[in-house]
Amino acid sequence: MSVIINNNEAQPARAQIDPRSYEDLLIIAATIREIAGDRAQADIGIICGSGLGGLGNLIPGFPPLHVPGHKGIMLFGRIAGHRVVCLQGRFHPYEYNMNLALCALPVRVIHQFGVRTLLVSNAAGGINPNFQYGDLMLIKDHIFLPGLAGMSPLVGINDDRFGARFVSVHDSYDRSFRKLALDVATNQGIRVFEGIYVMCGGPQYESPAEVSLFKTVGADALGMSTCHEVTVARQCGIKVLGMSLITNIANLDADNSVEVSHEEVLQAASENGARAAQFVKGILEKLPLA
Ligand SMILES: O=P(O)(O)O[C@@H]1C[C@H](O)[C@@H](CO)O1
Ligand SMILES: Nc1nc2[nH]cnc2c(=O)[nH]1
Repeated sequence: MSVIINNNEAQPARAQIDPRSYEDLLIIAATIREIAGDRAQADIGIICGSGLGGLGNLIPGFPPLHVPGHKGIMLFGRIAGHRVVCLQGRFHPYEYNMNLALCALPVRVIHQFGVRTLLVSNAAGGINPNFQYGDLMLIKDHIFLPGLAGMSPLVGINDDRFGARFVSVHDSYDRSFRKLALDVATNQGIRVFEGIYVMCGGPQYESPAEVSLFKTVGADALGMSTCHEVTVARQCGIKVLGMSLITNIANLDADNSVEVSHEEVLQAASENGARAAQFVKGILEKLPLA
């Protein structure tokens, strides 16, 4: 039996949560267990990017989602035999005064339920000239701009129960998962690339000069999420597969009038979300059971 926890109905007192407190983490996990009971267990976590909440529809027994960009729901269930928890929506740092520890807290919560593998997705603007609208990019590595600027979720006094003080992120996006995912893409005949994801602070989109800067340093896609979650996942010892859906092509030329909007991003995600979901399903079918 699957279970849904709707954060929009039972609002926790968010302002009172200290995301750096291990005790608060245990309280949050216990609160979810009160609702979900024994079903609050999972080996694999899935974080759905903007408009990609339909990934949660892979869990049998749920009505289909009709609202692209739908946020605030945690689903426990099974996909391809795996025990899965799916977060339909995420906290973006630009919504929470760049409190990255708070925004990454769901990763620590799902780790409490047993998650040791994370599939994280996002909507992103393509920089790589080979990318087309609707392409999927497996994240090979990232440039975590807020983290580099001192806004890492790991900043502050570390409670060792969260993991190491100094975390190595040399292999954040697991190589064997990427290889498996590329094989699935070949079998499904879909366009999937590997590339470098840049997390910007947002919420404004990037100027053409900023896009050019990131292109120069070898970035392939731009977004406003994911890196803080992956950093925390690595601190917990969770293995990660990351993917971006290219929802727009970032503009490099200020004389070229190309406007980006979140509506366009959601539209692109809804047009291409089913393929992304099939891809994720294919990956889960190939991943060995825990
Ligand atoms: O949650 P993701 O990273 O998919 O959301 C992207 C980045 C911004 O929050 C938003 C911009 O349209 O979409
Ligand atoms: N930062 C950023 N985030 C996005 N999310 C979807 N498209 C974009 C984009 O072009 N830039």
